[in-house]
Amino acid sequence: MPSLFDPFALKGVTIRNRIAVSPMCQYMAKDGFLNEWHQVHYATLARGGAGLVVVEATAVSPEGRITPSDVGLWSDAHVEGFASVAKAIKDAGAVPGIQIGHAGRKASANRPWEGDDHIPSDDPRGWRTIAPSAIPFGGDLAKVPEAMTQDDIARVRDNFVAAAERAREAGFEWLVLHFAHGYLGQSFLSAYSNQREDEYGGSVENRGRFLVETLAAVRKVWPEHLPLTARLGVIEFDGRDEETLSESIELLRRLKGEGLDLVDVSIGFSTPSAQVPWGPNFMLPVAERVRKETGLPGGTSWFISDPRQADAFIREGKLDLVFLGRPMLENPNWPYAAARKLGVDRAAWATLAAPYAHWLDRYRAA
Ligand SMILES: CC(=O)[C@H]1CCCN(Cc2ccccc2)C1
Repeated sequence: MPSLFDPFALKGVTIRNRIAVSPMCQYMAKDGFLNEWHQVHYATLARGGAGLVVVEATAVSPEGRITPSDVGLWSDAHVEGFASVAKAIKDAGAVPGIQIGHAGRKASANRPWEGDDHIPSDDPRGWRTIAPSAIPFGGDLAKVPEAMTQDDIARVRDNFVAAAERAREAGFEWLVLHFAHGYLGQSFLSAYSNQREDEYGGSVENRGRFLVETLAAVRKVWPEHLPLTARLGVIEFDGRDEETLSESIELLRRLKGEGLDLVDVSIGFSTPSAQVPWGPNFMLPVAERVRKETGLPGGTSWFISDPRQADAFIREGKLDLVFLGRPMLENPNWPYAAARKLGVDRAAWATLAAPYAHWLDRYRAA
């Protein structure tokens, strides 16, 4: 059996294979509520044979949304829609995961296909943004955020805790704290965005404090037997990668001590001047080093699309999970196609439900 199709057990959860669907914002919600779009989208992704399906970045408060169209779990009324999606994922044989986050200084923006820029301050669709310091990201996201008070920091940490409790109530079994991509968690860690002079700024320990405190607080309410994970930007591709990587590894060791079960290794996107070396599997060396130096189970994503390469990353012990984004949008049955390409016996039955598997695994030319 190819390693890509080995089950993966983490805490009390077993995933049927090493294929995870990355959280991908759909920007199709109103007031944070899920609808038919999300129901069909997530059921389709899970029915294609993936082992873990992570629901998109879910805002822990209204001002934590990236755009007005983000989904959210800031109220109990949101739970019902998420419960329906979690059930659809589980009924399809995949583990239901969810990412919760706060967009920080990147919040109050238009959808990517509608400008991907900050909503003008005089536009009633937008809102005031908050961040560790009053430093704008820049480029099309030039709105200056308000520096968070320590009360703001405590409130947002509590929002993460409440959203995690609602995610559990909705039936999710895998939680991802969004600590990447220049959003609030990442922006505390990065000196590009965090110039605070209190205990949340300065040293890497101080810049990591919000992330450590938030993880520790969520760990108290998230069941011990369910994986509590994070997506963390460990590199910025800004010419200071060695420094950023070593700080990130130091932080991950601290997060591991507070109960982090796995890290999805990603990019910081903290500065518009980053030179990201987009290309096939470009994050693998970074993820492999993080996994080795932290001892945390790990995954990564970005431009991974070939089944043989993905299988090798698992077999060679570079990753525990492969996170796929756009390849799954292109073909939600990517896991089935991968099983066939890797010669998995009865590939359709290994990845798809009976109404499809029966016919796909029969009447095949030799
Ligand atoms: C919420 C989140 O992490 C997403 C939002 C949309 C852009 N994503 C980041 C991204 C950057 C460049 C190319 C593709 C994707 C991050």
